Amino acid sequence: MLDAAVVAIPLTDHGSDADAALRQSVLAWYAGADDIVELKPGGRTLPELADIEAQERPAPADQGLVLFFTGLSGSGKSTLARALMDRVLEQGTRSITSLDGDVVRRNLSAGLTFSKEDRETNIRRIGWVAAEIARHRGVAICSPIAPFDETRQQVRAMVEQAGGRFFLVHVATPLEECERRDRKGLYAKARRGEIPEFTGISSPYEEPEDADVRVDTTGRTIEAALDDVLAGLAAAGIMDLRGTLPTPAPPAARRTAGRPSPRAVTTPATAEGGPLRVLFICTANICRSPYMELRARAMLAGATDVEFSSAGTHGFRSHHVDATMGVVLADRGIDDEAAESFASRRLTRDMINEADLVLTAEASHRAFVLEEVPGAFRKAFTLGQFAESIERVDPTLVGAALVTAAGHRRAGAVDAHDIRDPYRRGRAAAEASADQIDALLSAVLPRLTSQTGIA
Ligand SMILES: Nc1ncnc2c1ncn2[C@@H]1O[C@H](COP(=O)(O)OS(=O)(=O)O)[C@@H](OP(=O)(O)O)[C@H]1O
Ligand SMILES: Nc1ncnc2c1ncn2[C@@H]1O[C@H](COP(=O)(O)OP(=O)(O)O)[C@@H](O)[C@H]1O
Repeated sequence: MLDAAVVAIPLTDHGSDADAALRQSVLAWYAGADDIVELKPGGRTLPELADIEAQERPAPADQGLVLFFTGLSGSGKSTLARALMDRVLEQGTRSITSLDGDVVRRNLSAGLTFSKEDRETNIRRIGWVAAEIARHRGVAICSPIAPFDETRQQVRAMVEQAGGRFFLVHVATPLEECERRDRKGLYAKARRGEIPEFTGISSPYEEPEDADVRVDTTGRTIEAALDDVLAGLAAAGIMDLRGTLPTPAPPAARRTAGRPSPRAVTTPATAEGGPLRVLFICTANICRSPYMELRARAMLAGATDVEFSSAGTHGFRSHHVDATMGVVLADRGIDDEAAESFASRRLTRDMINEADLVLTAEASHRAFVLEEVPGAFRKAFTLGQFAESIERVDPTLVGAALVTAAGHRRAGAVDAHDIRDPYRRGRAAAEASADQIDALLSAVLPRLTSQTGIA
């Protein structure tokens, strides 16, 4: 038991140099000639202190939170983080920011290498931003490899010092499985010695011993793996997101006027709100998405309640359809005039906001869309994901009501659904992508229009 007339409890540090100086002068004033005994954070056991501290600590629903996924490349960090982000958005009470490894490397950490030193800098930057988000009681979701225990501990300390809760998920998919997936072909290159210091091959990964959840995604669906994370979050008393997704909602209300904020949930129009606006997305808007747009328009020729457009996440303005894809389109009955009048566009936030349904070629395009407009998560699908999701809902639903229902019963956006990019891979690759798109459009388009006898 402490023998003290005054007990000073350190409250949340607000990151200002003035905090420390103020703390010292207040302590010195109260303590006078008495000794000052420092109680380590988390080490307080006195019930009297626990009560006082509990009053100061925000409730879990208000406390800043950093959800940190660590694991090898290809282990499933981004996929699980994205799925969890969808759930948090679905719940609708917290603002959430994604700090994905790849995205951070393209922006905040552009120019850094994969040396130990640069990786540490990268992770500390992520930690600093995440801690700032937590300080303001937001939720940050991070998914870098973060291979070093010491750096992860530093991030934990930064977050806790900012008054936030740090929740560590170890995506413990073994190297053999990550290497088998090798989606980006990086492991093969690393094995050939073309990429130096590759995590798991020629650079270490230190397994965390302090993970709140450990999940191996081998042979499991994304939903099953996500369930482990949700159970961990609930068990830790942080948030209970189990069961937030499969709750079919009634068809959406009319579109509200004005431009929605990026965080608002953007819902599709009702049938009475004009034609359903479908936006197809790929990378450059010259191969897959123009094919989708032009084919869909032709397949639903005569339907007045659906309209189609397309754009590219990294598209240039006003390019023609790729020549090889143009030939495939012509072979499949799209007249030259339609293909020639096509002009590529770069995706904008406004395009996403204005669409009632966003259908992407790949899961990575969907992730890009949601980075731009997080609230679009219920109306943005990969084409394959949408085809699977509509199988889960009432078969009599069409148009906007179908989109709304599918948005509440989304299948996972797995890469297995992706339509591979045929650009510069020759005629056979273009035909293969076109076949895949045609099959999916045939399943999806008849459900988008309420006008019978069209598709
Ligand atoms: N040498 C080397 N080692 C590991 N990974 C490499 C390397 N070079 C490039 N990449 C790609 O970069 C992504 C990992 O970046 P991170 O910022 O998450 O790495 S780290 O936390 O700084 O270690 C990682 O992406 P993910 O697959 O999403 O994890 C790789 O695609
Ligand atoms: N249960 C699962 N959870 C997450 N990803 C899975 C699962 N099963 C298969 N995958 C696949 O594993 C790959 C993981 O890629 P990604 O999420 O980008 O990993 P990371 O971000 O760790 O590099 C994707 O192709 C994904 O579809």
